[in-house]
Amino acid sequence: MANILIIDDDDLMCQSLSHVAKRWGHEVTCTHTLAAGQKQVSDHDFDVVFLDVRMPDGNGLMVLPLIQAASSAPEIIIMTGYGNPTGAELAINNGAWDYIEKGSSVKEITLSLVRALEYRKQKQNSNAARNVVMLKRDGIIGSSPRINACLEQVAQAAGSDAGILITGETGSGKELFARATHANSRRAEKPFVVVDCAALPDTLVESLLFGHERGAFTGAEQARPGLVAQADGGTLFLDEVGELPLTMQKAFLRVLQEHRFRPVGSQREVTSDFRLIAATNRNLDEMVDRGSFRQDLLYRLRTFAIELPPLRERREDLKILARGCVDRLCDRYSLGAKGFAPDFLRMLVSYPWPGNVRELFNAMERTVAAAGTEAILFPKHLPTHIRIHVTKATVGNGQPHAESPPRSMAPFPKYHDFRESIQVQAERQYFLDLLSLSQENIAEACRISGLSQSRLYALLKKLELPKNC
Ligand SMILES: Nc1ncnc2c1ncn2[C@@H]1O[C@H](COP(=O)(O)OP(=O)(O)OP(=O)(O)O)[C@@H](O)[C@H]1O
Repeated sequence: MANILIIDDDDLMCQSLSHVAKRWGHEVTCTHTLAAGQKQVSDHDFDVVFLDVRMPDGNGLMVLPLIQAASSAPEIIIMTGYGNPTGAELAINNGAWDYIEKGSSVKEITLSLVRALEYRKQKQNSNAARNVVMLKRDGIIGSSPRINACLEQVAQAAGSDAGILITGETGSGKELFARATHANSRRAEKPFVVVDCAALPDTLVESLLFGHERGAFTGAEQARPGLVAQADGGTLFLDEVGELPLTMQKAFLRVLQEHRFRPVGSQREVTSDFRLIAATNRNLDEMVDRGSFRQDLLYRLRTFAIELPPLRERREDLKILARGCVDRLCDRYSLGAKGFAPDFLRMLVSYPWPGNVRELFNAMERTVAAAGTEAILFPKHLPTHIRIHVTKATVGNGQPHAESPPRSMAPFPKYHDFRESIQVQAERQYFLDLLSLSQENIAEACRISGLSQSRLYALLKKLELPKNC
């Protein structure tokens, strides 16, 4: 039995597809908007998704990479009443399993579904597991289902030259995953060139990227190759791609399509055979809606999408990440090995880590320094702001501990319930602090937290915090 999701605003279509799939013994869920479909995919595992193209809240092809990036990485069958060859090509290029028109017979639809499920089974049994095992991890630590799904995507992406867009909050490992993709690709021996789009000075952006001829502008005393040329044969990593100015976005689109460009002040064009990986912590779809990012460029960048989960959504990796970092530091400073007290680990798990792995590593550096030669790490060794944050969250909005029943009288909670309640408390405290720090200015809160506005609103709603609390 497989789990099938149908994303289609046409109720009749949903019913008839459901009927076909249920006859084969599959579980079926239907949603009538792209937003609801995306939510289903992020909350539940699906084997196959039937995706309509023209939906009330947008074009289904735009969310295809996001659905593929879900941890269950479902096979996607595009359904449309308006078949056209370009749409079909785009869908297949983006990894859709099949593209079928709505008028197709039940037999055709069933055949596509059966084949997609057979392919998925084979893939799960062989490739995926083998690829992840064989992958050079290049320093990536973690074995949670979410990280394993991302590693599987790295393994798949490394075998092709398709453009990749890696999204995730600050410090979640976007550059690390980009380097791992390069290291596992046929380009591994060639350069990995990083372009930090947020740090490109407006006046020099073109010459830095495309190079310049001698005398092209004041101060250009020698001809210089740009970063795009330096990436020839290797990988060009566009970090913070959402910061690329609109004029450069247009120029870049052409370079991506043709792999040719003209250095500043030059008469002739130069070619560069690079593979592009881009990363951002911004919501590029929202930027497209606002007109600050080109939709055609986004299509190109997102042939393959990898969405890295924030650390607080994969807390099972915390111990191994902290362990790896502490061992490395003890080794570097010739300190003896250090153990973790149970309270220490509990505190790590209770903190929301808005700066993700980077913040965790910085905190471990300060912790090891504070512990010196002591053999066991206790909460007192952690940075003060982390201890204050967790302690405040644990006592719950300033309520004194005395209100809770004595420990021996309270029923001991199930581990899952305990973990969830601590997580919700910690998250609530994080957002209360965030709103107070940003003086309830949502744009500022988004900037500090690295969250998009829609995600921030969704989280405030989930935690039952008013937007103007
Ligand atoms: N899964 C992981 N295993 C080991 N180290 C990790 C992992 N994820 C992140 N790191 C480490 O955390 C730090 C930040 O990672 P990285 O620079 O890749 O994040 P980023 O998402 O690109 O951040 P930013 O958006 O701020 O540029 C680095 O030191 C990196 O090595």
